[in-house]
Amino acid sequence: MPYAAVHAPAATAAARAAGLTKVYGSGETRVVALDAVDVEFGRGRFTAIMGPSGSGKSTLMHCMAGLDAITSGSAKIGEVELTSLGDRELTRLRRDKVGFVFQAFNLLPTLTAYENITLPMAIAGRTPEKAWVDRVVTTVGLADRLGHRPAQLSGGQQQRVAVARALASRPEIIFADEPTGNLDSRAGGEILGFLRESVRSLEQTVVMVTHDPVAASYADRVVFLGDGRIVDELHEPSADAVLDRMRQFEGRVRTS
Ligand SMILES: Nc1ncnc2c1ncn2[C@@H]1O[C@H](COP(=O)(O)OP(=O)(O)OP(=O)(O)O)[C@@H](O)[C@H]1O
Repeated sequence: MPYAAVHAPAATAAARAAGLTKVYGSGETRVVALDAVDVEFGRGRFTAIMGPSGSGKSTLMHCMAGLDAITSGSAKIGEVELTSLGDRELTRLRRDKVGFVFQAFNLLPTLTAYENITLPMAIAGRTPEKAWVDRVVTTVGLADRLGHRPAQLSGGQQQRVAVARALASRPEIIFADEPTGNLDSRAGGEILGFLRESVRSLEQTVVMVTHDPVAASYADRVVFLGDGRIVDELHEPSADAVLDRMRQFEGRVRTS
């Protein structure tokens, strides 16, 4: 294969970090949370980020989503270099190109499910694309709950609203931070199934931070972080393979 074909970055990356370094604090409190991370998140793929507590998972997600400034290196969404943007441009980029799903559902209690789903677009002055929002709502199984307020919905249904809200603007990439952390395993499995389905049938791109090997097994690929570095990855992971790999890291940390 010619050199360029091997080494050129894939044109299909939805987001990409190169030499991404994030340092918090200085002097005695200095922490290198990310240490020259190179990683790509393929378009139309579902990637899980795993690693021990403090390994840099949330920091990586926040830096890639433009929520946290990076210390050095590069972070791109599509072809847009985040470090070249000012605060207002970053806010616009997050609003237009990024969807977020957090552990806490963060829904507004006085609004209906439908109003919550379309709120970010209403704030941005954009008219929801009806056919797309209909597909999203059907994909996450909310068609018959759109008039309900959050208090009238189960935790799993509330998180489905949050997933639909993240998908509604058809973002370039969705970042999910422990999206099933507040749910029982059945509701959690449903949410993961909907995220998987949004990648498969709606061609969305999802990057998810998780501690749970079963959650990670819904992804196409798992990236493992250790001490602020990418230490390994798995493709088409099974929960058992993820668990095995986690045990190997723990063993290595203990014996090193
Ligand atoms: N705002 C901050 N100020 C100082 N240090 C921070 C800050 N945020 C994170 N860190 C440090 O950076 C490192 C990576 O933290 P991060 O939250 O990214 O890890 P994580 O893998 O997401 O952990 P967890 O699984 O516990 O959520 C840790 O050592 C953490 O203490």
